[in-house]
Amino acid sequence: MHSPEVLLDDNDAVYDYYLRHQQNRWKALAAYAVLARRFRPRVSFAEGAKRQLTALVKSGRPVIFAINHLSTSDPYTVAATAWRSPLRAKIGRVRVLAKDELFLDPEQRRKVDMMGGIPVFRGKDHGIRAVNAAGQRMMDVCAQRLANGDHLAVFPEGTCNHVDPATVQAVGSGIGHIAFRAAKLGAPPALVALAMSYGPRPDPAIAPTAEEVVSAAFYFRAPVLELPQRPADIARLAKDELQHAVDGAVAHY
Ligand SMILES: CCCCCCCCCCCCCCCC(=O)OC[C@@H](O)COP(=O)(O)O
Repeated sequence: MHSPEVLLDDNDAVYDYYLRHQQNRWKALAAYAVLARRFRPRVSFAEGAKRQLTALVKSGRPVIFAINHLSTSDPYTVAATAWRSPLRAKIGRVRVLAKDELFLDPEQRRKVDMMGGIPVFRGKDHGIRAVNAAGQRMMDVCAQRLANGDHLAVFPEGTCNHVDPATVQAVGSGIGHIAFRAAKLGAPPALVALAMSYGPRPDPAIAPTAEEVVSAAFYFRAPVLELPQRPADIARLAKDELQHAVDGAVAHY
């Protein structure tokens, strides 16, 4: 299928494409493995979470991962963590929401596509009214992909946290709507919060250095198997779970 340019005005064609896009799984596995060697994250789990996550992945049930966002290095360290976790079995079948700007440069787009990116047109980039229709399609596409058995990783803060790496910032309602819509399609997803810590940094507005990003601490919460009904309640739960995960990552750094 011809891949359309990732432009807001053409978002119908864009989401038709990302409803079905499937990267080469072997290439994805190789890339995640390379990142695991380069970044060597230290991965830990809440009590029982590793066993539960392994069982969840095996069960075939769709999973939404809520991840905190500290820097533009995060996608790489998260991918490295996926390799070093029970998620390895799902590499190539995990979609990741990524801002549309990351798809503009063809070279970068090839990488983001290969890692499983799905574009998001953010209100902060295009204006909140301009992105409404595209946002609806994006959430539908995510729900349908979950219903088809993919997992979905979301940075629900929507932007890098330059305020306080130990405190989760505001979480949008999108994650709740996606879970809600997947449940409507007969595929109620589980939720797993995953958080990173790059250690104490004097100024959170200054991105961590390449060295600081190596051997980050990552922490998995146990899966939440039953989500609330309403999107807003799901989003609130995701924020609370993510804060617990951040606490775990900070404690294990
Ligand atoms: C759980 C397993 C998930 C595997 C993760 C695989 C790696 C993903 C590949 C590429 C996708 C990139 C995602 C970036 C997310 C994103 O787009 O966040 C916005 C910020 O950056 C920048 O925000 P800002 O500072 O506000 O411009």
